[in-house]
Amino acid sequence: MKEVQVKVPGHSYTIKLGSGVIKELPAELKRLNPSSCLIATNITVGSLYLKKATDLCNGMCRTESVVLPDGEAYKDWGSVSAILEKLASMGADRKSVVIALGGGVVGDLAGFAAAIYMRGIRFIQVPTTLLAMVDSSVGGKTGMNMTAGKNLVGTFHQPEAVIADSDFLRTLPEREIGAGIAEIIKHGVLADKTYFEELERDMEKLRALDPETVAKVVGRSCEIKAGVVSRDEKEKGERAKLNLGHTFGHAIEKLTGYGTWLHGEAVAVGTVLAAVTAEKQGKINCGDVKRIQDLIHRAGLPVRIAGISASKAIEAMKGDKKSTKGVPHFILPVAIGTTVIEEVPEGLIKEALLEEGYEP
Ligand SMILES: NC(=O)c1ccc[n+]([C@@H]2O[C@H](COP(=O)([O-])OP(=O)(O)OC[C@H]3O[C@@H](n4cnc5c(N)ncnc54)[C@H](O)[C@@H]3O)[C@@H](O)[C@H]2O)c1
Ligand SMILES: O=C(O)C(=O)C[C@@H](O)[C@H](O)[C@H](O)COP(=O)(O)O
Ligand SMILES: [Zn+2]
Repeated sequence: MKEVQVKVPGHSYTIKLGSGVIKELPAELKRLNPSSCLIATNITVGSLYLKKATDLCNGMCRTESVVLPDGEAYKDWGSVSAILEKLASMGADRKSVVIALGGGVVGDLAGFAAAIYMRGIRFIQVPTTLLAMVDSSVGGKTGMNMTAGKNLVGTFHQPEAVIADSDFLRTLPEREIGAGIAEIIKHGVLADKTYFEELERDMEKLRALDPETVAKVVGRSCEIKAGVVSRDEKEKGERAKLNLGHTFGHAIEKLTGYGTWLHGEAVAVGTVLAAVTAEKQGKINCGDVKRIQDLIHRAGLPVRIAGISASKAIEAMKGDKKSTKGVPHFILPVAIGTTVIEEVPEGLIKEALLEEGYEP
């Protein structure tokens, strides 16, 4: 088992990673000594792993569950409300603990419900997708989508622990593995050239979920994310770099209907657009842009998608949380391993989109 520490002001927690680490759940509950716990999951993950998780928790405290519908389209108020109603009806109190058992959607929803129930109760992240293990379970961003945009409502609410058992990945569909790899490539591009080179070397092994490669990659991505979050929990500066690829990515998710393109796929396409935009500004050389595109392609991810209009995408990007007075901010790679956060004029974004083959 590997452990990575996340330290934010007034709170510190451990990410436990590796094969079989789900058996750590009772120990974490013993430490937290909850009055009761609620496992929030979805129908897909619940049918695979809810019994196992419930058995592990039941020995420690009264355990109930809430099973949500599956999909990005359900990352909405209806699901948050279902978790809150369940907490209230089971008599959960301020000493109760919510356990998020699932991918990023369940993690964001359960974390958000925990953040607002009785003005905040504790929660544990038990990520079951690659994306959730390397990214969404770490750092305390919780929330839900609105019709107006992705994650427009939410809180920063850090978990008490993250238990990332790689054995869950055995049942994960191939497309979802790719989605997780998109955020992993993002970590290499934004923070660590050597890591990016390792991904270039090991991409096929990662896609095949070679255990040693998975352990190394999940560990390194968690270290990178934990480092950024520990230095800038509330996204006052550096943390925005974790949004590489998301300005356009979130616009794609909104415009195509939540769930049509997976979050990671949209981020992959957004990362390519960010690199191309940086190239147009003379900030990055074309060789590095090609390496980013090639690695994304080798991960089985899209580098651009059809049916997106540049003007609609720009409108959507103006509503991004990083925009000020309607001017989108982009995370631009300036070399592999280094990024800057900048306002990008509308005209330049449009040019980059048109050059990439998007409709006007
Ligand atoms: N909070 C953050 O910091 C953060 C970071 C990145 C992404 N996100 C959010 O995370 C979400 C994407 O998360 P995701 O990619 O995990 O998607 P997801 O939660 O929708 O899970 C993907 C699919 O895999 C299924 N699944 C999950 N675990 C499984 C398993 N072990 N075996 C078989 N099927 C399994 C799910 O039911 C779902 O159908 C987006 O909403 C995104 O905005 C949040
Ligand atoms: O943790 C962060 O910070 C991130 O930006 C990680 C992203 O991968 C993630 O998709 C996050 O939910 C995006 O946050 P948002 O604030 O842009 O909605
Ligand atoms: Zn993301």
